Amino acid sequence: MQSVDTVVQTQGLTKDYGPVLALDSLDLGIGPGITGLVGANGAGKSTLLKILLGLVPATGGVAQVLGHDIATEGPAIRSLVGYLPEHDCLPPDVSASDFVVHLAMMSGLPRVAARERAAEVLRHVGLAEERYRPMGGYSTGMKQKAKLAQALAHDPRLVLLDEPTNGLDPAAREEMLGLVQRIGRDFGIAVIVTSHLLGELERVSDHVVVLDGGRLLRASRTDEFLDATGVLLVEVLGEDGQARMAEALGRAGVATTSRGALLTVDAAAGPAGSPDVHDLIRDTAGDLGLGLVRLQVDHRRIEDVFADDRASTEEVSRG
Ligand SMILES: Nc1ncnc2c1ncn2[C@@H]1O[C@H](COP(=O)(O)OP(=O)(O)OP(=O)(O)O)[C@@H](O)[C@H]1O
Repeated sequence: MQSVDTVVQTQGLTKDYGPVLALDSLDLGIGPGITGLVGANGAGKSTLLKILLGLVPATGGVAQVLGHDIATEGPAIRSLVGYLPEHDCLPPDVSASDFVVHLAMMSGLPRVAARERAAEVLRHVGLAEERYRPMGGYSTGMKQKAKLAQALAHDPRLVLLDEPTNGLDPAAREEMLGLVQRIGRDFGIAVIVTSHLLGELERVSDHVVVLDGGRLLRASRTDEFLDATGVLLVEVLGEDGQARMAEALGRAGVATTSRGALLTVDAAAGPAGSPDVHDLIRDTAGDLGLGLVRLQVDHRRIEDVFADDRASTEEVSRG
């Protein structure tokens, strides 16, 4: 029995396109909030979203979206879910306003309500000024915003955003990530957002799901992902500070490595019975007369976790 808080649940979900196994027996549970679905190109992200929407049939396994079965309740799912497809799909001669009004009406809103709703969502995404211009003349950033607006037109409970930052310059990328954050945090809509840039979503997502070759590599809260390092970063000020600190810690049985201006220390380091490594670092800096300007937990990036998990999976499959 799935919890009422479960937005997406899959069991053994499998998809092959002939010889290509795009999803390989995926067991996944996604809850409310913003979930980043990350993985390299070809990992199976778009395929998963399309299967959840009922646009592509699975070849094995089962899945539910907001409690509805993907195999038999596609229309109910699509009435509750908004979708931003990855590729360019906007009619060039149509304005964003007409496009979003049309889709809102197709979702069942009467014309007047559809117009109001379109104006509202286009304002939310920052397309108020340009909404009467044909979309063929839009920049990539504006097109992505128009795609986002149509995904929100029917007031969905869940939106699936497939690579919304693809092709955007850094400023437009930041703006889009800000919009994703607002949809999830301010409007309370569950969001599943994909990216092939592994680190891109760590700032805006509450949870991260990593796919690799159609398999689930890892799923966890973003902070657990990033706090898993067990490494402390130490920075000291003073003449030869880094070298003297490394030497003194070494004498106390704590190995360090140098990373630019920083020393990294294993948080669990030190001989048995020695004081807490935090205290040891603080006291050592004090004894040496060095200013301790940084003593903090190193936050790994999703890329690093991905590389580690991938290596251990390969090890298991080799072994
Ligand atoms: N219609 C299709 N026919 C055949 N193979 C396909 C089809 N769609 C996807 N694939 C293959 O399935 C695998 C997963 O593709 P998918 O597009 O789901 O990955 P992705 O993680 O979304 O990657 P990308 O970011 O490049 O879109 C890839 O090997 C891809 O080539």
